[in-house]
Parts: sequence; structure tokens; C-alpha cells
Amino acid sequence: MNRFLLYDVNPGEGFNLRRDVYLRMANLVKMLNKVQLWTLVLPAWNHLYHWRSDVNQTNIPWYTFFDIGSLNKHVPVIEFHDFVKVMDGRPIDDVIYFQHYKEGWGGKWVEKMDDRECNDNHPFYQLEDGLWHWYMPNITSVRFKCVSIQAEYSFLKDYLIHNLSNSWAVMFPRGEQVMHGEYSEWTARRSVRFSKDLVSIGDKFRSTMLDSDDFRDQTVMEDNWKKMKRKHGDALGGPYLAAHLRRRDFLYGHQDKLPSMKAAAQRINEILDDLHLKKVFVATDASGEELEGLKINIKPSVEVYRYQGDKNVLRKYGDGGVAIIDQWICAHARYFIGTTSSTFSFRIHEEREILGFRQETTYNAFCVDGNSACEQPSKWKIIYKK
Ligand SMILES: C[C@@H]1O[C@H](OP(=O)(O)OP(=O)(O)OC[C@H]2O[C@@H](n3cnc4c(=O)[nH]c(N)nc43)[C@H](O)[C@@H]2O)[C@@H](O)[C@H](O)[C@@H]1O
Repeated sequence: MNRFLLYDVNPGEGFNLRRDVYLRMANLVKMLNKVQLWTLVLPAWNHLYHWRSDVNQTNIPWYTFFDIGSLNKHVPVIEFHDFVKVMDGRPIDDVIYFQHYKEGWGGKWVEKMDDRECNDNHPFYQLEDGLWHWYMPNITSVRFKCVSIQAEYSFLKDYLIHNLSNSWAVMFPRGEQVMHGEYSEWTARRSVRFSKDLVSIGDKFRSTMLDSDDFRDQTVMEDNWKKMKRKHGDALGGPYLAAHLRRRDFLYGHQDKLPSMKAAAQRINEILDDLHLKKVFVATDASGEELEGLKINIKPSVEVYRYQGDKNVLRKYGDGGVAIIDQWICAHARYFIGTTSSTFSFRIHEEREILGFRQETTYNAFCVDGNSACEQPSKWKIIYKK
């Protein structure tokens, strides 16, 4: 029997944390597949908090952003809309709503999970048909329960195989409650390649604006990620500096870590001088006005670029697509400097690690004004498992 694992993430979470939760669920499915046939159902992307453009951004399939063939080389995956066809009106068996332990972590890390009363309001409700429903009309479930959990994803393997052995489809609507584990993190990460369309838009921008192409930048990728293995220093990167400047809600939540635009411009000027570069690519969610505050403080001899998708790109790929193009361009720069604590910057670090950049050119972050020696991002070294 082919069994299906569905998952979702707390609605308030952003795009790049969601990508991280995918790795946890994909690795769980990888472990399950050593014992039984399981397929991971990719949750459709729905209007996220940060997606503000005036275009329809609901029920977006994963192929809009990612290369499904590459994902499938790691674990069997299926788009949500295709799973709905497989369901053919049949309910799934179990919805397991993860939550933290109300009494806290207890000071000591032990892996555990227990059926508990639900801590908070959740979107599931039971109707007269006896089934559990939620806001997606095409998903119903026979059973629903809240489970407090404190565990890495690998802990769920036995639970699915033994405790839910009769279920053909199980859903974890709060996948982010499950922690990372050691098992093949980088393998799963390498399988998450961007869609060919988005890569090609990013590459066009690189070549027309930034004199950057894979051959000269030493960033040619193997078609099959499994065959790609790079050492630090293999990649050179295009002749530009890339900066990720996270603003908007970060200005309130992380103001102790963010530079003013003037200080960011000064840091950009210094790096450009050190590396003898004349172009800077800025990825940011800042308003146009804020960006002007950066530009007027960058040396006049420097060319400043920002990617802003035209109406067609936005309509077809939404804000998520534009963000990926930004990340792709940042990933190919000679030098990257990002924003402390932003998962948007973290995903760029990983992309550069996969491409084989020297770590000194990747793990850099802007400092808050007045502290030029702030803590820099942790360096994660890519690991290739045999
Ligand atoms: C404070 C926390 O910050 C977390 O954000 P953080 O890790 O930066 O990263 P994300 O989770 O990706 O959320 C930030 C979102 O803002 C947009 N965005 C940010 N920077 C850029 C950029 O350079 N270019 C483009 N095109 N878009 C950008 C984009 O939609 C991105 O997914 C959030 O996930 C949490 O919900 C919370 O708000």
C-alpha cells in the first residue's frame, strides 16, 4: 500500500522557514521509505503574510517555485492538487495537530509525545457526517487529535509505522513543531532546486546587468544534484557584491540587529573597495523611499541594482517567485552580506555552500550602527553522505 504524509505549517510563518520544515518532513519520509512506501504531499502555497502584491497568490503548486523532478530524486512527492485527485472524495484517516507541552520543556531534552487536550484554537471542526473539516474543502479526516510533542522528526517514524499502521493518509498541520535531526540534512537541501523558469529569469538578469554567467563565475551546476559535489573555492561568482537587507517587520522585531540604510551603504562601500568591485545587487523588502536612503550614501561611481519583477513575472510567479530570483542572484555574487537572523539570508548561505564558494564570501551580516564587530552568522559546512 502506498501511504501518504500530508503536512502544513503555522499560517503566520514565512516562506523560508516553510522551506526548512519541508526538509524535516522529506527526511522523515526518506526514513519511512526504508520500511514502507510513503509519498509526501506538498502543501499548496497560500497567501503568506509577506506577499503583498496585488496578484492572486492562492493555491500555488510547488512547481511554480521548485523543480519537482529534483525533489523526487530524494523522496516521492506529489502536489496537493494531484493528491486530491488520488483521494477522490475519500477522507484521510488521521489529523495529528502538534503543539508544545503546556507545562514547558521541563529543563531536560527528552524526546516524547503525548495525546493532550488542545492548547489553542485550531481550524478543525467535526460536522454531522462525523468527519473533521477545516478551511480546505477538499480535505476531511476520520480522526483528529492534539498531540504535545518534543522530538526530532525521526521520532515519528515508529509512530507512523506502528501506532498509525492502518492509516493510508496522515496529516501533520503543524509540521514546524517537529525539530531537525542529523539524518541527511544536506542531501534533502540539495534536492530543493529552484524551478527552471525562475533560474532562467535570474540568469538573464545576471548576464544583462551584472556581467555574470556560470562559465566565467565557475558556477556551472550538474543537472542531477546527486552528481554535484563542490569544494570551497570552486566557485568564483560574478563581479558584483550582493546584499540582502531585510526591513519591514524586521525593523520592529529585530531592530537591535539591523543597520540604518546609511550604515549599510558605508559597509557596502568598504567591501566594494576591498574587492575592487563596481556593482552592487541589493535584495530587499524595503520601500523605494528607504532604498533611496541607501543609494544616496553609496559612492557615485558604483552601479546599484535591484530586481523587481514586471507585471507578467508577478502574475505568473507571485512575490515568492520574485524572492527566489533575488536569492538566486545573491547566491551567484562574488561576495554576499545578509541580515542577521533572517531565514531569507540563511537560504542564500546554503545555496552558496552548494555552489562551492569560499565560506568567507558567504557568512557575512550587516551590524547595527555603532557596533562594527557584531556576531557573524554561523558557518555550516556542506556534508556529502555516501
Ligand atoms: C520576524 C520574522 O521574520 C521572518 O522572516 P525571514 O526569516 O527574514 O524570511 P521569510 O520567512 O522568508 O520572510 C520574509 C519574506 O519577506 C519577503 N522578503 C524579505 N526579503 C526580501 C528580499 O530581499 N527580496 C524579496 N523579493 N522579498 C523579500 C519575502 O516574501 C520573504 O519570504 C518571517 O518568516 C517570520 O514570519 C517573522 O515575520
